[in-house]
Amino acid sequence: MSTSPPAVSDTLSTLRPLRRVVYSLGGNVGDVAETLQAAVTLLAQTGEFIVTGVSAVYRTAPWGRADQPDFLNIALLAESTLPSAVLLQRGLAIEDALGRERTVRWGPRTIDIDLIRVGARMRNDPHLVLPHPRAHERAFVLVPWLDADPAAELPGHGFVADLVAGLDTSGVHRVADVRIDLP
Ligand SMILES: Nc1ncnc2c1ncn2[C@@H]1O[C@H](COP(=O)(O)OP(=O)(O)OP(=O)(O)O)[C@@H](O)[C@H]1O
Ligand SMILES: Nc1nc2c(c(=O)[nH]1)N=C(CO)CN2
Repeated sequence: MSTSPPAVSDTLSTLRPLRRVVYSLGGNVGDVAETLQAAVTLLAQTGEFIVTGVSAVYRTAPWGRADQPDFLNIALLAESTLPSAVLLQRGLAIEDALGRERTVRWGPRTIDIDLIRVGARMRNDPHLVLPHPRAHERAFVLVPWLDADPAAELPGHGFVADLVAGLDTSGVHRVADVRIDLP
């Protein structure tokens, strides 16, 4: 009779699933294309984090507070084993490194890095809500994401293509002459 080897529980317990991660990045102060490129480069230097795609750059009308310049927005796709809290912290740290000031809610900013989804993770903590609670109503998030992944799904809300079809996308325009490169 053969016996199977005992489970190596101390090894298995450290295994974490590889999950699909989506960030939305945007800004409307300073040289935004340069700042977006720097943010993508820094995100791509994160350990246990593999960037799998980046969208085209979109010029987008300001959402939530109209009296400010247009934004540039992109979506970044990755696969990662990192916990969602670490992924949030990484985005916040990169915002700080790139000179983000936290003053007016939905106001002008050099860079904003929102964590949109981490696999199918649902989370509702004071400092982290997943999926991002306003992503489903933001064309400036969904249109770039759809560009990078035509089959994208927002957990709890369905296909991004269907969400985009129900939104006003008239303020969202692809920028032909600006591109963000993956390092
Ligand atoms: N999914 C998430 N992605 C990013 N930040 C989040 C998320 N869920 C909760 N937060 C919290 O929101 C806080 C404020 O974020 P931020 O200043 O970027 O808000 P905002 O960009 O002005 O507004 P919005 O959250 O509507 O995009 C962060 O410090 C973070 O703790
Ligand atoms: N078009 C656009 N509007 C915004 C954006 C953004 O990135 N793009 N970010 C905001 C802060 O959450 C508020 N409004």
